[in-house]
Amino acid sequence: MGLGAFHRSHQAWYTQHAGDAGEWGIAAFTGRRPDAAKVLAAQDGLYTVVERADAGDSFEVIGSIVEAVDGADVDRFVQLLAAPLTTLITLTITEAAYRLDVDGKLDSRAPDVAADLALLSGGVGRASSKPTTPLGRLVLGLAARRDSDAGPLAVVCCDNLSNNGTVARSAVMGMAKAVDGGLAAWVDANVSFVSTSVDRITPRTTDADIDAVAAACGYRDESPVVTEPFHNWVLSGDFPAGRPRWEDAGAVFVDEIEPYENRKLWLLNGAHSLLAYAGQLLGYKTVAEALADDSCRRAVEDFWDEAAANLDGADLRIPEYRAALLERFGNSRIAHHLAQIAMDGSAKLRMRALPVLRAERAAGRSGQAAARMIAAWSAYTATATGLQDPQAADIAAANLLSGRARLEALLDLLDPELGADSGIVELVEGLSETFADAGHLS
Ligand SMILES: NC(=O)c1ccc[n+]([C@@H]2O[C@H](COP(=O)([O-])OP(=O)(O)OC[C@H]3O[C@@H](n4cnc5c(N)ncnc54)[C@H](O)[C@@H]3O)[C@@H](O)[C@H]2O)c1
Ligand SMILES: O=P(O)(O)OC[C@@H](O)[C@@H](O)[C@H](O)[C@H](O)CO
Repeated sequence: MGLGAFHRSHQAWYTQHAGDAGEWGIAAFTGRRPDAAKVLAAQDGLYTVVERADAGDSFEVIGSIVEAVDGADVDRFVQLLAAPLTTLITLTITEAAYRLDVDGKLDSRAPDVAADLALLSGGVGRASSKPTTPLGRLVLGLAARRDSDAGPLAVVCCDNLSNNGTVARSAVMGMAKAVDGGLAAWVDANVSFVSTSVDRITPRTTDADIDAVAAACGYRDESPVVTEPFHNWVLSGDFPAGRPRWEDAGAVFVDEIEPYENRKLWLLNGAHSLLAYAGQLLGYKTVAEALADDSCRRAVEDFWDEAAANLDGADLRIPEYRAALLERFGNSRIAHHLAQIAMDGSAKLRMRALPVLRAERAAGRSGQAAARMIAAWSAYTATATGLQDPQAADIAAANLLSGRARLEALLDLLDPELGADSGIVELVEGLSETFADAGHLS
């Protein structure tokens, strides 16, 4: 679920490179619009992965997607989930699509979740309309799998969420319980929720990328995907119905995933969010441009120092990881647009800034570098037009206030405990004023 750029540069790429690739095929469903499925289906699911290194591009046609389907075709999705040959389902549906509340639980008041809950609790499969949320569709599919006795399977969350397998499990169980207790018990006994740390910087494809593939390869691919050479996949959990041999392509299977997840979410994604807000306030458009600015680079390094002080539990090789990130971010041939990274900031900051801020303050330190990320976000929300965020309406309402009240309201949206902590509000306020006054980071 979530036939976007990342699924194609990562899980589909790993599947193509598995030693037993010939035994596997992916049916990939879009989330909200049919476009990506239509374009890919018209070229038999084939597309080009462009690996863009400093030294140049390399091109590879990927054939692991055998069916590209509009996510609104819920009947086909349910039919495939009920088939014993279906063994696992990956999720790349964005952080916001999980519809989590500030406590990380399924937000049953979100209008689309509430509508799906009402629909599904009326009797799974009986309603004429279909669920619209990915979780609603997944629950409908799992009910069909139970009814057809097709056996257990794995749900493999590949979104940038902390404890992503646990989060996916809790959201699916939250919906399944509301539908019927028997289904929740079946999911509990038969569905394995695998946690992952996923990494491969993959910006949105542009028209220029399509032209570049045509020029270099001599064919017109309407749906190539451009990505960096680096790729990483760490997984933890069971695959009761089997899986491709992804380890042949470098995937790593571990018992304890949290240290790897936190390293990636805090160091890579945290720095990305910091650059997205601070960089745009300073007029930059891409990650590489923002990182070349001394003040942004310093803010990133400061944040990394704070994050690193709270990372342990495995051989994480933080200095090497940081050095590699500087090189990856500095790859100016990958135009990774800050505006894309900035989207859905309220959901992302909860995983990228807040854990570091909380850990630093619990250790008796200020958490200034993490607070600077929040200050940059807060300043950005006041300047951005057409902000895309699951809490966009509440953010707009907060921005109608001024001074301390405005900041408290914004912090409240990230976590009510932040808004109520005068020490944190003051810290963030001081940093926000610096951006506003000088248009520059302190
Ligand atoms: N792009 C990357 O570099 C990268 C790297 C690591 C992890 N990821 C993870 O993968 C996710 C997707 O990234 P992408 O680059 O493929 O994005 P994308 O926009 O290309 O694709 C996102 C997919 O999710 C669907 N979707 C989006 N919002 C949805 C919603 N509210 N409900 C249902 N479906 C929805 C879209 O329709 C699309 O199919 C990211 O949000 C992140 O969690 C991305
Ligand atoms: O994809 P998102 O929207 O979760 O976050 C934006 C970037 O931080 C992210 O895509 C990274 O490039 C990626 O996580 C690298 O593996």
